[in-house]
Amino acid sequence: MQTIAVIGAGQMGSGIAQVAAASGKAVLLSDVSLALAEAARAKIEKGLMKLAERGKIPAEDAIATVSRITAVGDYARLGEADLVIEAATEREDIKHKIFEAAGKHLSPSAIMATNTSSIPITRMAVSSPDPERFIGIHFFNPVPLMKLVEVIPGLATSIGTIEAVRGFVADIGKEIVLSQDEPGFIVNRIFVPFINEAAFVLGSGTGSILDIDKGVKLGLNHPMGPLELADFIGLDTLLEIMKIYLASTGDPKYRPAPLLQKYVEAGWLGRKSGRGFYDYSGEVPVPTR
Ligand SMILES: NC(=O)c1ccc[n+]([C@@H]2O[C@H](COP(=O)([O-])OP(=O)(O)OC[C@H]3O[C@@H](n4cnc5c(N)ncnc54)[C@H](O)[C@@H]3O)[C@@H](O)[C@H]2O)c1
Repeated sequence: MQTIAVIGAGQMGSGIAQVAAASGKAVLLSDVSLALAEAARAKIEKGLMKLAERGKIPAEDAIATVSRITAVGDYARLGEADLVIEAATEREDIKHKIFEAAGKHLSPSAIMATNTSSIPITRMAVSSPDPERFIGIHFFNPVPLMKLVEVIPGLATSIGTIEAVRGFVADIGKEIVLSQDEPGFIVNRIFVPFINEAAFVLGSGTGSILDIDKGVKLGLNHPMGPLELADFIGLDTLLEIMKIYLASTGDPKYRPAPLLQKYVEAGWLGRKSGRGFYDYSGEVPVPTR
């Protein structure tokens, strides 16, 4: 695969574009407008030049990487791509429209992929021109630093598509895990209920916020505690994900922790709102319980 198109140039799409270009792929980067795609390309360039200034990467590599990224304003050149990765806003209606519009330009041998975190791959494949050539490629944030990519075939995805995507992931220096098309795939399915359980442990008074985070960091060798991590992700996002698991499986083990619900009802959403399990208004985060 030599040419990759990335649709949606936010934090994930920009990261995917950067990593693909750094590995020598030509990248077509698009968003809702050419201006947004160009702004994303400029941001990637700024980030890479900063890394070069700090001596983390050679300046010529930074320049070469950026030169391989082309911002585009529509899907006219999409036929050049061997792989199209959709990384637009996590809304199913937006994604279906993208697959329908971009699908009209897809080359007959190209693969169409989505970076969705939570929408079933099989359900989105029906809007693509060929569900056999449709697949989930789930990157982790921040894309340039995180080694893992989850690959999720839908019901109709062909073996050839899976193998081609394996080749692409190896080319860009990432590691694969293969997941079936089930809610949360592998990593978030384990990780989000883990954080939810930490909120249950807090709600039952078993331990304080500081002791829960310290316990997991030192007892399980995690770099961050579950409650500080929850504040990074956003408590509203975590609550929504738990609700999706509960609704799609019907299994009560996925019920959201009452304390997580209460924090969200209070508008205490984590770092983005200034307060979650910790209060971020001072110099150092202070536990709220
Ligand atoms: N943030 C994460 O940690 C993470 C991790 C893995 C996967 N994802 C998934 O990646 C996708 C993107 O997430 P993000 O965090 O980069 O979001 P983001 O908000 O940073 O970026 C989304 C981008 O999509 C663009 N967009 C919206 N509608 C569009 C359209 N019709 N056509 C083209 N572009 C459009 C927006 O303008 C924006 O630039 C989502 O599906 C998300 O679930 C996110």
